[in-house]
Amino acid sequence: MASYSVNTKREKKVFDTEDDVAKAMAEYTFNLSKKFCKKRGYFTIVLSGGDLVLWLKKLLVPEYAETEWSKWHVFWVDERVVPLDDKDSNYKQTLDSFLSEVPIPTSNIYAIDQNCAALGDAKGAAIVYEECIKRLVNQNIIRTYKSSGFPQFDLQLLGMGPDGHMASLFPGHYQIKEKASLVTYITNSPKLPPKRITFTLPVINCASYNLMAVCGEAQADAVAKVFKDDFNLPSARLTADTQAIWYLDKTAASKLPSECL
Ligand SMILES: O=C1O[C@H](COP(=O)(O)O)[C@@H](O)[C@H](O)[C@H]1O
Repeated sequence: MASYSVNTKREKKVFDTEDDVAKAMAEYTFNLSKKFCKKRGYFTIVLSGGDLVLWLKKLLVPEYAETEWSKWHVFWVDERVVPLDDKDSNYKQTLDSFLSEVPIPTSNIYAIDQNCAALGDAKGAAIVYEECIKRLVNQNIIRTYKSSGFPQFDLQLLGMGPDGHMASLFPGHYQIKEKASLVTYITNSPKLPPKRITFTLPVINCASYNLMAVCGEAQADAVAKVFKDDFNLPSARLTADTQAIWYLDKTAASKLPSECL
């Protein structure tokens, strides 16, 4: 696979409340779904776990009734290697709160391999997920970024932990440096559960649109470090092909240096 290079400027919008962030994220998603469904007949969207799972519910309002759910293809930027019915599964949490409410064909929802998940086989799960992505690239459901061969998703919705991790790329762990694979794994994640699979940084940064949504005081220090370009934090490395935008609530933005406001 060839190397990739994307260097979009980091943008941000600050909202009063978490509810405002969630609503704005839904609007952003709806507009991009409309754009890509019209342009290519598919919308490839990558989800995260964490707080974001509940915010997706804002897409379930009458305003967005025209969403072409049948054209959605849903992926996860990271997943915990636990059985698919475990409360820690990003898939299960998203299914319970959002996916079960919308008519996306089951075959368009790409969960972690259930056998590997049940066995706790993180390496196997990463290999199978990577094969799945490559198959969908061959079927032209996922585009590729220019001539690099890296998959290019239409939109990724991301979150950041208080330590600055995004997906399951944690500060000080070698996975952030992985450049050859599309999907890698970790077995000693500082945030539990310890076994996870995750897209690698090149895949994350090749997406057309990356929306990072962060709310709450616990993340305020990390947000300030990101906007001071502290690249020890994996989230500071987030770019995109077209737009990398941060949606913050006031508390998450409260420690931003004045030059960033
Ligand atoms: O463990 C995870 O954490 C991050 C951040 O979650 P948040 O609750 O702090 O927003 C999440 O993006 C990732 O998908 C998840 O596996």
